[in-house]
Amino acid sequence: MSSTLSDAFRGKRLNLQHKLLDFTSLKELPDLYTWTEPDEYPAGQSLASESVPVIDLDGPTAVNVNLIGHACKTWGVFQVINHGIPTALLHNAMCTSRSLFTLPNEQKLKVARSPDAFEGYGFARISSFFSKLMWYEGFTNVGSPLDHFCQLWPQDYNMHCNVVEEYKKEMKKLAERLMCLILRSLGTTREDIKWAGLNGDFKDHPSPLNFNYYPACPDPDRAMGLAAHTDSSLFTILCQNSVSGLQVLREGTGWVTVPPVSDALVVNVGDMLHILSNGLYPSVLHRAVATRKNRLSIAYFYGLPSDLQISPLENLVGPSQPPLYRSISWSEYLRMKAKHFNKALSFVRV
Ligand SMILES: O=C(O)CCC(=O)C(=O)O
Ligand SMILES: [Fe+2]
Repeated sequence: MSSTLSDAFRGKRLNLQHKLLDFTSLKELPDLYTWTEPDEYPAGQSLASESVPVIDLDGPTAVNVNLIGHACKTWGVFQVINHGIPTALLHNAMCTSRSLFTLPNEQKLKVARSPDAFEGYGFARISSFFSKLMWYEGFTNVGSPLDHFCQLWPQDYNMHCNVVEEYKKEMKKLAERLMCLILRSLGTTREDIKWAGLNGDFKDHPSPLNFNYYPACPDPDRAMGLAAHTDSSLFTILCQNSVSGLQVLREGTGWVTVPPVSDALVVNVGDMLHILSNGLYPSVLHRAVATRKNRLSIAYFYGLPSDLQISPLENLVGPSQPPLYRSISWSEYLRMKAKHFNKALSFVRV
């Protein structure tokens, strides 16, 4: 599958030299990292009553179906607590991530993402759409991390592989549980969408993992961690450390911070759920601002079997509500995203 994802991104070359900054030695921002354009959207004054919903997955299912449906419709993002993923595993995954990004540059560059590849270490994958660079380092994994990890940690690769494999296994279980709740909130049953592979019958159900690192920045107001984008997944499950930086765009308010909540995971709606829900659950524009402290996050993109055609759910369309999006496979959509970035959804609109 990683080759299919790479194929989807082929042609969108990062037209940049692969010259990574040693962020730790910098006292001020180099010009290439200075974002001076005024932001298109205001910074929102987030009122207490206006904060991103936190949903307790131990709560009654019927209540959670409503809460999740409402959060997807109105926010495009929510946080979950009591999600069943052991705290120790979240901690270990963060330790692996920290260990990766604090390796010497020459070590990390052994697994540098080549210009047209999907996996590996380097700039933000969305960098090619911007003239400035982000205060960011990332590592993307699809499939087994073994090859890359052997190069990164010739001695300790086994331990880190086990952590990442276990993390992906647990994330998949949580994603399937959330998917069932989301589908119920849309009035659809598991039976209606056998294709979703919720019973594990699809082997090709790729869900890439992004390790994100935002090094402490000397001038965060003029830098950008990760520029505004929507995710191409059905939804994304994000684990963030205790440093705040993630913001979502809320209509009528502006950028609202998604504060780190101890042991909580952030879930945000991606473009494929947007299509599946016929626009009822819009994919949310989000970004990560730069900060004075080191910030880490791990994003699990819950994907779809790459060649499976999906279209708005049958129960959501009818004579009074025609389908707003044509049928499309994830791999085709990823190719469109690689070309049109945040405008890709408008090219799928009928
Ligand atoms: O680091 C974050 O908070 C956001 C990361 C993100 O949006 C992504 O990996 O797609
Ligand atoms: Fe994202």
